[in-house]
Amino acid sequence: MDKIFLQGMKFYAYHGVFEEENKLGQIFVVDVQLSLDLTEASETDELETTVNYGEAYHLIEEEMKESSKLLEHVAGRIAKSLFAHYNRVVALSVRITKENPPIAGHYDGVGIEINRTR
Ligand SMILES: Nc1nc2c(c(=O)[nH]1)N=C([C@H](O)[C@@H](O)CO)CN2
Repeated sequence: MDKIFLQGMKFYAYHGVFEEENKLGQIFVVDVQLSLDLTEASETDELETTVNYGEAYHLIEEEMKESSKLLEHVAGRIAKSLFAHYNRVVALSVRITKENPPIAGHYDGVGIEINRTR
C-alpha cells in the first residue's frame, strides 16, 4: 500500500498523568503514516486526488492542543480526526514520543504507537 508520512512533528503540549506535566508541559514528537492508494495522484498530478499533508498537519496540531492524560488517548483522537477528514485513508499509524518525561534514567524517548484500519 502507498503511504504519506508526516515525520518528526514537534509540539509543545500538556499531556500526562502527572500534575507537573499538565502544568509545565513538554515537547512531544509525533510521527504519522497514512496508507492510501496514490495511483491517481501519481497519474494526474492533482492535489485533490490525494491527501494534502499540509492540511493533515493542522488537523494533528489541533488535537495536540487538547490535553489528555495518556498518549494513547491523544493518538486515538488524531486517528479519528484523520479518518473523519480523509475517506481515501484506509489505515494509519500514529506514534508519539516524549523525549524528556519525568522518569529518571538515560534514554532517547518513551512513547506509544497505534495502528488502525478503517
Ligand atoms: N502507556 C503509557 N504509560 C504512561 C503514560 C502514557 O501516556 N502511556 N504516561 C505516563 C506519564 O505521563 C509519563 O509521562 C511520566 O511517567 C506514565 N506512563
